[in-house]
Amino acid sequence: MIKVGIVGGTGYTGVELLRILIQHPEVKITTITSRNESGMDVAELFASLRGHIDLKFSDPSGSALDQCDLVFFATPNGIAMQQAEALLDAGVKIIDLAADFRIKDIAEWEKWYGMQHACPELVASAVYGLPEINRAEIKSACLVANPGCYPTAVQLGFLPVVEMGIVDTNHLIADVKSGVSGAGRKAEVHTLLAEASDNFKAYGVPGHRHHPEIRQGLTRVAGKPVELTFVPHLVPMIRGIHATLYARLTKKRKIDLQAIYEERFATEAFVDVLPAGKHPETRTVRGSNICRIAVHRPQNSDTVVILSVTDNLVKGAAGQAVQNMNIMFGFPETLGISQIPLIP
Ligand SMILES: NC(=O)C1=CN([C@@H]2O[C@H](COP(=O)(O)OP(=O)(O)OC[C@H]3O[C@@H](n4cnc5c(N)ncnc54)[C@H](OP(=O)(O)O)[C@@H]3O)[C@@H](O)[C@H]2O)C=CC1
Ligand SMILES: CC(=O)N[C@@H](CCC(=O)OP(=O)(O)O)C(=O)O
Repeated sequence: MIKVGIVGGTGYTGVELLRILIQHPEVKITTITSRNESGMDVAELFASLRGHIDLKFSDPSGSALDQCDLVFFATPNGIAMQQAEALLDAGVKIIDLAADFRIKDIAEWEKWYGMQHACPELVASAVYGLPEINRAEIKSACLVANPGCYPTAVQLGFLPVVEMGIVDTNHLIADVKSGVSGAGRKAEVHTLLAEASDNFKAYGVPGHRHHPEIRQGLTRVAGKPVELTFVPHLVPMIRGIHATLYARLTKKRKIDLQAIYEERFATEAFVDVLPAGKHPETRTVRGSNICRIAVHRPQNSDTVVILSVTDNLVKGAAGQAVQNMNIMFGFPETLGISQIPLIP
C-alpha cells in the first residue's frame, strides 16, 4: 500500500484521479489539495464520491506532501516545477499531469509556456510517461511527465507506421477534435454552454503547445526529425479526443497495415485495434483508459488514414497517470484502471 497525494484535487483531472484511486487496492490517498476549497469535505464538492472518501481538501502550502510515496500534480502548467526538487529530495516520486517536464528543449518549453523554467536540470532526468513507448524507463523513474491529451492520441495512432519507417515523416498531418473538459474546470468564456455547444471550431492553427511535444515524441520513435501539421478543434461534447491522422507511404507497396497495427499493439492492454474497415467512436472509450484505433488505406492509394480515440481525462490524463504509477511501483499495469467504457 502506498501513500498518495494529489495537488489540484478540484480540477477535472484531479477528481478523475480520485475516482480511479479510491478503488485502487494498493493506494491510500492521504492528501488532496485545493486553495479555494481548503477545509471542505471532498464528498461535499463531488457528491458522486459520497460514501467512498473521508478526506477534506487542504491548502497545498500546509499539506504534508513530503510524507507521501507519490504525489500527482493535477495543476496548471508551472506549478509542479516549483516543488519538484524538494519532494524528490524527500524521497517522494512525482507524476506531473501538466507540461512542466514534457519538453526536453528548455528554450522551446519557455517559448510555448511563456515562463522561465524553475528547474531545468530536472527536465533531463524526467521520463515521458507514454508506456507503450517508454515502459522500461518509466519503471525506474522518480519523476514522470504525463503526456498531454492530444499528444497521447496522436502518438499512439502514428506509432506503428513511424516506428517501421514506412511513411514520409516530413509530412504527417494530425486533425484532432477535443471535448470541452480538455480545457479544464476553471471558468472561461469559450467553454460556456452558449459558446461551446451547437458549435464547432478549429483553434491554434498557427501554433499549439502540443505541437513540439508530439514532434519530440515521434522524432524519437523515427530516429530522425519529424515534421507535422497539427490542427486542434473544440467539439460540443464533454469528454473525448478524436484524432484523424494522415501519412503517405514512402513506396507504393503491398502492405498489410491491419496486421502491422494488430501486431504492434497485441500485448498492449490499453490499445485496441478495431477490425479492418471500422471507425472508432469517442463514446466507446468514455470513462476508460483505452485508446481505440482503426487504420485505413482509402482507394488503396498511398495515403494511410489512422483514426485514434481516447477519453482525454483517462488515457489522456488521469488513467495514464495511474498506469505510470503502476509501472513505477511494480504493480500489475492494469491494476485499478480496467473500467469498461460507459454505454451509451
Ligand atoms: N483536462 C484535460 O483533459 C487534461 C488536462 N491536462 C493537464 O492537467 C492539468 C490539470 O488540468 P485540469 O484538471 O483540466 O485543470 P483544472 O483547471 O480543472 O484544475 C486545476 C486544479 O489545480 C488547482 N490549482 C490551480 N492553481 C494552483 C496553484 N497555483 N497551486 C496549487 N494548485 C492549483 C485548482 O484548485 P485551486 O485553485 O482551488 O487550488 C484545481 O484543483 C493541467 O496542467 C492540464 O493542462 C492534461 C491532460 C488532459
Ligand atoms: C480543449 C482544450 O482547450 N484543450 C487544451 C489542451 C488540453 C490539455 O489538457 O493540455 P495538456 O494535455 O497539455 O495539459 C488546449 O488546447 O489548450
